[in-house]
Amino acid sequence: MATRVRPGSKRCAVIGGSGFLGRHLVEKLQDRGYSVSVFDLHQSYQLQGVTFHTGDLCDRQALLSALQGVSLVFHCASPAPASDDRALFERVNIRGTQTVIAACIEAGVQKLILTSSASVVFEGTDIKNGREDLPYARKPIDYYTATKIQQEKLVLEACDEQNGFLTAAIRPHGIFGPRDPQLVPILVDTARRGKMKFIIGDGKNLVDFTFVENVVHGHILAAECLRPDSPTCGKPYHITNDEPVRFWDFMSDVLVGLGYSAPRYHLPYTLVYGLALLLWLLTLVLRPVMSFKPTFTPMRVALAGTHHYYSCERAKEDLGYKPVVSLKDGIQRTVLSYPHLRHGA
Ligand SMILES: NC(=O)C1=CN([C@@H]2O[C@H](COP(=O)(O)OP(=O)(O)OC[C@H]3O[C@@H](n4cnc5c(N)ncnc54)[C@H](O)[C@@H]3O)[C@@H](O)[C@H]2O)C=CC1
Ligand SMILES: CC(C)=CCC[C@@H](C)[C@H]1CC[C@H]2C3=C(CC[C@]12C)[C@@]1(C)CCC(=O)C[C@@H]1CC3
Repeated sequence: MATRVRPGSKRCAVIGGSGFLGRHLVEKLQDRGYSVSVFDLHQSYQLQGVTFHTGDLCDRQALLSALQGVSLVFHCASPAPASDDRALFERVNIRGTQTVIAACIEAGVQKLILTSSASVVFEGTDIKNGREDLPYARKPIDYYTATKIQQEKLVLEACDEQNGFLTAAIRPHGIFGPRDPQLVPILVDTARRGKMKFIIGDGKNLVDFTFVENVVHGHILAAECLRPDSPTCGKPYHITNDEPVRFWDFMSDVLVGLGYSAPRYHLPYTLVYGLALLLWLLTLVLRPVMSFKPTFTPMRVALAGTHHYYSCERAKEDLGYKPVVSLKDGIQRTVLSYPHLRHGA
């Protein structure tokens, strides 16, 4: 049954708050005077004043008890894209998000902010300065992205100003920063195995990489601007560093910062994409007898060899968004935060 939550209450919950983005969000919310609860499959750290609830977001009862008295919910939980598990993506990102919405309404939550992804409009071909009115990808690059599309639609369609349940979605792209378990560790692992020597394509493709604190800033602005009759209701927002960079320059800056060599030799995009596709098909065929995870999946090759950068104009206009950390400073802070990943460490 809906408990009436005091309007203006600063009690919020972060679903997925033990993860990379979630933890940065929890820390910033606490700095800004929010009282924060985390709901996640596991507790990965301790922070004074933060309450942890462990559970699966597909479990409505577990969610309900974590959401009592909460007025604002951030939903940034998802299985990792690399898990490549279609049934899991569908269970958590689609059916689990339906459960999150139902539990929020039942618990009297007033605002729900979803962490979506800019990739919901990406089909593996160039996007230059893409705005939010681009159509959802008809052929998403993988199952993860297909379920992020469904998830975003569910959350935005649930926005109900008349009944006081407001929603919005943040679409970040290429999040990086201290404690990121994905981008920098995968890059370093690839370099350590001697596979980061090649540039896919001509190396001139521009991409957005977004420092995690800017993504957090976008989420908090969206939550604070989301009010009845505000333009934010039921809308998605691209949040990036607003500094598109050559994909391979960004990779090189991180690698060189950590003491590895930058990739130098060019390979044609179509050749690498074709090989990655063949390898992926082979993993599908061989799955019943053996399992291996190729480094260069078709999805990663598409992300590495095409332009895909997005306009933040809508976020600037509606939310007053402006990145708080530049790309240069973000890379420097990230590199310094990984002493154990340095060459020779
Ligand atoms: N990392 C990136 O570059 C990008 C990430 N995103 C989105 O940002 C969000 C956060 O991503 P990251 O922090 O990078 O991932 P992460 O893997 O570090 O964090 C995800 C968290 O969700 C939790 N979780 C997963 N399934 C759950 C379940 N069934 N019930 C409860 N908790 C569950 C995990 O335990 C984990 O703590 C995700 O929604 C992701 O799709 C969007 C664009 C880019
Ligand atoms: C070619 C190679 C081995 C590059 C290493 C870096 C990649 C692991 C990252 C480069 C772009 C990243 C990215 C994501 C994951 C990590 C990369 C592929 C996402 C797929 C994460 C989830 C999303 O919602 C979209 C991201 C786009 C960029």
